[in-house]
Amino acid sequence: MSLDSTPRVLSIQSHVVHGYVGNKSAVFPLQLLGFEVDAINTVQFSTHGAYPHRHKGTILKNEDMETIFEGLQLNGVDYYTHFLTGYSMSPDSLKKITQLVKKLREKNPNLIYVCDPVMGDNGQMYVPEAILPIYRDTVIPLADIITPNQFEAEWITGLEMKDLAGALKVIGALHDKGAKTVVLSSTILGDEKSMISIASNKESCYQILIPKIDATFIGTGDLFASLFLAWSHKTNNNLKLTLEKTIATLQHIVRDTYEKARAIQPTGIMSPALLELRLIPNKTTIENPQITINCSKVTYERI
Ligand SMILES: Nc1ncnc2c1ncn2[C@@H]1O[C@H](COP(=O)(O)OP(=O)(O)O)[C@@H](O)[C@H]1O
Ligand SMILES: Cc1ncc(COP(=O)(O)O)c(CN)c1O
Repeated sequence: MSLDSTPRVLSIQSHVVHGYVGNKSAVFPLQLLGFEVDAINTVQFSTHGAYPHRHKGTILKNEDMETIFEGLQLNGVDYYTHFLTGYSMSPDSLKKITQLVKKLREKNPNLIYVCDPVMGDNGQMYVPEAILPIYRDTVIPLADIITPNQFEAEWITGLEMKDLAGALKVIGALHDKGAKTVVLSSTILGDEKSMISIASNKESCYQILIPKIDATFIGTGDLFASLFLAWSHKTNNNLKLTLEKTIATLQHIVRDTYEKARAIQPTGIMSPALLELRLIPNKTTIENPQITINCSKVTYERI
């Protein structure tokens, strides 16, 4: 049983010493929004993988993940309202996560499992390919909410999306695999200048159009998943408001990050270090995002 009504998240993601991806991107916003967060780090790397000297550091062994969880169980602090998973490096660690979902649900049958199937972006995998079938066949069927980007959603379903109708087919296929709420964190459907984020559950489906900034941000997917989790809870599962608040926060942060980086480097491609998400200076936006773009309802038939 929970001691009080405070939402409690177990977040299993990457940790970077410098910068903001994985737990570094997710924990601070969740805490600001009133969540108790227990974090297990799947890796401890110096930086995220887009730096020139990528992925220097250590990977958590499966037996160590097991020992850490056992410690939580033995001490009776393994009650969570939410489970959030992201960057995982091996099929075995994903299998461990599957077991954890089941254990956490034994403790709290109402647990909400939010799975960000972090695999890659822009046509590039950044975890081993053997992870794909485990997400597809084992993990996603257990999830309440999934937040793949376009590339990940296409990989999981084996379907390409070129337009909204294609995206809706992919969403339908992901629902069919068992995911109750499917959110495409970003898609590019024809128009290279805008991104579309789409959220769908049993009752409704919404899309939101985002002006694309000409830069590559890392950690935005992890931030997206944590905000979507938080606002789902805080709005009592109001899908439209959750997507609007999530995008409002992200847009403010990516724009501010871009503008501050451009002030330092006025032209040319900016380095990953310059484009680290400015989470801390945007604390008040995370706490109270001002909605500037509204969602529109999408009607489609689930076959
Ligand atoms: N270049 C960009 N311009 C504007 N917004 C962006 C950009 N990159 C990311 N975002 C914001 O971050 C959110 C998540 O980004 P996404 O690219 O899907 O994450 P990832 O690929 O890291 O999983 C998008 O919905 C959007 O709001
Ligand atoms: C260590 C690590 N964790 C997480 C991510 C995921 O980042 P994003 O939110 O942009 O998908 C990356 C991206 N390569 C990474 O290198």
